[in-house]
Amino acid sequence: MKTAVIVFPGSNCDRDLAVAIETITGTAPVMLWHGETELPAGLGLIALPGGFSYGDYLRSGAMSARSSIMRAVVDAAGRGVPVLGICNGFQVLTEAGLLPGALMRNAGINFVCRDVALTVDNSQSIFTSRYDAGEAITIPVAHHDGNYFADDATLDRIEGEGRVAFRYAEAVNGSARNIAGVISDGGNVLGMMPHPERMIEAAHGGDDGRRLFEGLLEAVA
Ligand SMILES: NC(=O)CC[C@H](N)C(=O)O
Repeated sequence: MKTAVIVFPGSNCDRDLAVAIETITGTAPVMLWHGETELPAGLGLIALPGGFSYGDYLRSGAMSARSSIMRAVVDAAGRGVPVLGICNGFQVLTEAGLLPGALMRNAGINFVCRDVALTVDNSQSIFTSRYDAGEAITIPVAHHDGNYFADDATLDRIEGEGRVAFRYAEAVNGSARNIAGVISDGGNVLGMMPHPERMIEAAHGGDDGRRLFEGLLEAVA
């Protein structure tokens, strides 16, 4: 599968994500700087990594969402190309309007960096087909702006449409309805605060993140 990882100034999970993608898909992703204007043809995945792009100035992800490569990402997403945003990548996707809602400062103000228990809400998506609905998994988080917010009508709609991919099984950051990951209305864009690329092999303490990439590989093939 041909993949691309977008690198913004201040991304710091881009290499981890590239290693996870290469380990699982067998092919190294193309690393694309944010100032590029075009994506390679035939991508099976565009991945937006975690980090502190533009130092989280203004709002986390807000400045990256306006970078030139994001115009191409929004266009590709509209054509159905799978897009995965992890942590700061999720923040960029909400700021770019590809996903509903916003990521606010954690309710407890603190930066939270630890493994968290999640439940898989929807196992029907291209990202979650290798999990069982309701399955309990563990994936780490590391953020200060992970407090997912959307108005009640939006929350009701995304829940009703099966667009909540993952929920925190415990209170982590104050997120509305404990939402940890959201899928777009087209089904091809996923944003999530937990880091699946940090949980793909025993040395990470578990491999619950691995099936996300495996499921996607299968779906795209
Ligand atoms: N690991 C990350 O991507 C951090 C995301 C973000 N900048 C925050 O702390 O909220």
